Amino acid sequence: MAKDNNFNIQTIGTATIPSPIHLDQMTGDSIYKFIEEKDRILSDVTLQGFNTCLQNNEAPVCLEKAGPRERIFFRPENTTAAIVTCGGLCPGINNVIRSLVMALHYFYGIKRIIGIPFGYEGLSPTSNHSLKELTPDMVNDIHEFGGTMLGSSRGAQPVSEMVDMLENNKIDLLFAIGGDGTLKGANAIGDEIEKRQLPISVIGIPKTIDNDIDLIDKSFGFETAFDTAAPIIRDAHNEATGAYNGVSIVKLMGRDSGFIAASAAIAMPVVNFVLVPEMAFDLYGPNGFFEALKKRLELKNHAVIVVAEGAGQHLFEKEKQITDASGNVQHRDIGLLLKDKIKEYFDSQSIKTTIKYIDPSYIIRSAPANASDSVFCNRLAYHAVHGAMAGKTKFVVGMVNNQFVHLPISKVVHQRKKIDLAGEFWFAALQSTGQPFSMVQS
Ligand SMILES: Nc1ncnc2c1ncn2[C@@H]1O[C@H](COP(=O)(O)OP(=O)(O)O)[C@@H](O)[C@H]1O
Ligand SMILES: O=P(O)(O)OC[C@H]1O[C@](O)(COP(=O)(O)O)[C@@H](O)[C@@H]1O
Ligand SMILES: [Mg+2]
Repeated sequence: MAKDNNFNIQTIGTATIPSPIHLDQMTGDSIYKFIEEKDRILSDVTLQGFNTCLQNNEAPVCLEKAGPRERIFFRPENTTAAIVTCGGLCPGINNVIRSLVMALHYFYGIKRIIGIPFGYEGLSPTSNHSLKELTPDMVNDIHEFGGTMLGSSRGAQPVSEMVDMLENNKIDLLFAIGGDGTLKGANAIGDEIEKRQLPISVIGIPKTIDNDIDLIDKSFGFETAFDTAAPIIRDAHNEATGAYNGVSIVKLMGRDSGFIAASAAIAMPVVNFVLVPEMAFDLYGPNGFFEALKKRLELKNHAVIVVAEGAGQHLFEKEKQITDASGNVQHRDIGLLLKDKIKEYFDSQSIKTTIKYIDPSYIIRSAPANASDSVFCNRLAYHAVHGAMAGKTKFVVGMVNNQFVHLPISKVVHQRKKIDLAGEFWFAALQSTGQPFSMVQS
């Protein structure tokens, strides 16, 4: 099948209204310029990628640059915006809500901003949640706190009912802050809006500590997640060194992608093993994990293991899969399994060990955003507002090659982003931990 290289963003209509933001197109006046439709970012910045395009006589994939447009589609005085936050918590959600409200209110003069309570559930006419009118005063301090001031939820709602709700409440812009599930939901809402030919824009802001949204450099909250994990790993190392053959196991979130675990391991080089969902490994045998752990204990008498929640699921007896309300697989506790099996293995060889199992998962997820993520969240929110006001729809704002761009939602939900075991990032994790390259399943 031919590769779909069309990354153009859909619009609700032609943008004809002059932007209320005072920028210009004059060169040399040291003032930021409006973004024009011809401003594009290359998706693949490698020379090889460029040469392949030349050889195949194809245009390289170019992404629309995010930022304020000179002409906008929505007339601010008649526009209502709504914000919804769905899925698992993630550091920085409140920063995004705050900056959306501030940008809508102060940059564009939008006075009616509605907070949808408890995720897509709040868009269901059968829920008892009431919509919240958001003002700058209400959101002024929320960036200080983790979680989401609007509440979140998992679980499906009928798309047509959600669009009825948007229509009935005269909502023109819907900002959906969430992960792959939320973005799929936003796209479905966008499709229904299109079917009804309504002038409503749907904008996604990718949120997930798992960093599993495809094509973008990173999702917000992910950096804070491994930043918060770092001191916990430091303490786990103290526990490990505090006993002869001390073994500390730290389990971090990461349902299908091990980015948090691997990043935390590289950030804290005291980690000796990092186990991620992308890597199936054996426990026993010459290339198995236990042989490598035994060598490590013989050498240093302590070890720190960081394991992602989705790692090693093949080690459990096959059972019926349990899913959450959104259909996400709920994994079995790999940390507990490792703790039990490590003890059993070393006991059987009369080798004394002291094993500590630490699971800080929810603490990491509900922390407030660190400074780096706060910067990122605010910039994402500003760009989301600019793109929305220009009448663009069914797009996400994200960073690609260190530049803020618009991407069609359909492109980023196509598949989940995973660690490339042959890539430099994973190689860095192997170099940092010193674990054998050959620990993959035989
Ligand atoms: N394919 C889909 N179509 C429509 N809505 C979806 C889809 N997948 C998930 N959702 C909805 O998106 C919301 C959040 O999804 P979930 O997977 O729980 O979190 P996240 O967005 O963080 O991945 C839920 O209300 C869920 O029902
Ligand atoms: O206990 P919960 O709320 O269902 O969440 C657990 C899951 O949520 C996450 O923290 C984030 O997942 P989403 O981004 O899909 O919301 C996963 O790492 C974890 O598997
Ligand atoms: Mg998800």
